[in-house]
Amino acid sequence: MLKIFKKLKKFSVMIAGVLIFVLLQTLCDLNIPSLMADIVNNGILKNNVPYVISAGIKMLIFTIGIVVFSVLSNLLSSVVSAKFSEKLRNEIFEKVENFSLDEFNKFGTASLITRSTNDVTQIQMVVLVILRMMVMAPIMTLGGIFMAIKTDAGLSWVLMIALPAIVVLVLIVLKFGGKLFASMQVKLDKVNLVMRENLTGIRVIRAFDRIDYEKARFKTANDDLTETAIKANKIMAILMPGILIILNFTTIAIVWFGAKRINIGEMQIGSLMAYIQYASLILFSFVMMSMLFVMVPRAAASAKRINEVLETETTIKEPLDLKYSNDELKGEVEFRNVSFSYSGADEPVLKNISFKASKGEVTAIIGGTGSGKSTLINLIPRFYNVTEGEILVDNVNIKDMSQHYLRNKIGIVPQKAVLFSGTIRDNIKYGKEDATDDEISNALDIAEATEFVSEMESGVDTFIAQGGKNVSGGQKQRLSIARALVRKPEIYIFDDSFSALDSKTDAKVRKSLLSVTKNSAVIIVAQKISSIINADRIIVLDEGVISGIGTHNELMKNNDVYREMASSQLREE
Ligand SMILES: Nc1ncnc2c1ncn2[C@@H]1O[C@H](COP(=O)(O)OP(=O)(O)OP(=O)(O)O)[C@@H](O)[C@H]1O
Repeated sequence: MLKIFKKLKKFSVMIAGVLIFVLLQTLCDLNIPSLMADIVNNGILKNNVPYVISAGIKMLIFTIGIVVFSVLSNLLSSVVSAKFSEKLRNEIFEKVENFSLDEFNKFGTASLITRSTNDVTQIQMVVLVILRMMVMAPIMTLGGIFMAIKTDAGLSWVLMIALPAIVVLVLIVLKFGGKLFASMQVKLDKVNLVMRENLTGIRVIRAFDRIDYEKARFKTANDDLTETAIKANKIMAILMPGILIILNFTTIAIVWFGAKRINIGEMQIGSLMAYIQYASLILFSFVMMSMLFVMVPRAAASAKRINEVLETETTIKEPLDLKYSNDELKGEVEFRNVSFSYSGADEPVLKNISFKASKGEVTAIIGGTGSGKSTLINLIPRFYNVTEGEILVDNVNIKDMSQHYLRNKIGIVPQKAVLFSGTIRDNIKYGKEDATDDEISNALDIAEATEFVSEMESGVDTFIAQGGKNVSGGQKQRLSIARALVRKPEIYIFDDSFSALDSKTDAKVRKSLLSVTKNSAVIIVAQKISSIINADRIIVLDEGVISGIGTHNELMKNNDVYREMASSQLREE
């Protein structure tokens, strides 16, 4: 948690302001009981009205001080804690943006969301409480003890019994409650995970009539969190009544023994009243501290989880010595003896892959499911680092290029079309921020999307719902093709991107694509041989190994895997 708190340095001026205001408020607080004792002892008991009025005015000034300083300290501490949590959220977001897919897989989406929301809130709350209590509680305790002894040293033994009793109570609560509060964060992660899966998979859940099963799964996770929260709060529930009992017994003892001292003339009535107030101040500052002790373990767990994200070294690093490609060579991808394993996996998914995809050529990658096609093309934009070998784009190793420079060269159409909430225009502009209307309509034309877009209510300004829910699968795919086209990249990557199109549209899109991709390298992942039959080069992947490279005719002659695929697919068709 200290590591996280170091980030508070930026707010040191405001923090100093909070501490000063809290200090002033506490000093005002500590003066009220002695002023009251003074009014009773020297004003009321002696029938001295002018004294009551002058001491009363002093008391009023201190009270106004309490109000003003507490408003200022609360305001400033709220600003500091809110700004601090904003800073943390920003840092997490920036870090996560730079994560490679490996790091995403390591944390999981649900956990990353909990970490950047709820965990940050825990830290925000603890910072707020610490800022207010850090100065107030110790000064109130020490100042209270000092003033109480000053008021009447003879009753100090009552406090000497009450204080250790409170400390023991707080320690017991901490011992049993601390761990429970910390474990609540992990359980909250689980609830978020189930909730997220349910929200994204709601159609499948309904189609397979798994609502009851999912309800039970959510109930288990939710009950687990609730039970822990109840257990933790049950323990917390002992704290308040426990402290009140100790406080009440302390008051009884002060009144009982104080009365005796008043009887023998060793104490005055006003002092007894002040003593009771000081005892309350001291005990309540202990309550404040104990609240803090309960919050700290949970916040410490959150801080650890946030630090895990912030301290994760991303495996995709920017090179120190950036290299750029030669202008004449734009549009070439070369794999040299590339092997790749997912982190934690025993077996490599790709083994010793070598091929070249050149400008103006279509390179198709074909193979059975799970043969490593998507993995292979995910390596080109450097979503993952290769385990062995190297990938060259325009004759430069992609590890030596900046990610921005590399990815600007690539227009990728993923297997699962992803659209963002916003208009169709916004979504196409994702490919090129400053795309003109002409460029957008041209891209839509080539992707065979113009017709359905113009039939929509507001054309290119039609709003796409979150996740592209208000367009069909084929429409989504065409929009995501248009988004890649508008970039006019050097390298096009189509990962099974025509699967949701009917064969007529598929053929039309492919034909129009030829006109715009002639100065680029085109890499197409496909399942169907019929769709890549005319490719300049077909790479046959078989369990992560290249089993053959050639044109359709060449492979039909000399590659068994390809021939087998072709004969079964073409027979079916
Ligand atoms: N993130 C991941 N972590 C670990 N293993 C993975 C991951 N993604 C894919 N794999 C494994 O890598 C292998 C190749 O997967 P890949 O998605 O590249 O195949 P594919 O040929 O594109 O399949 P499909 O045609 O079904 O999309 C599979 O065995 C898969 O289980």
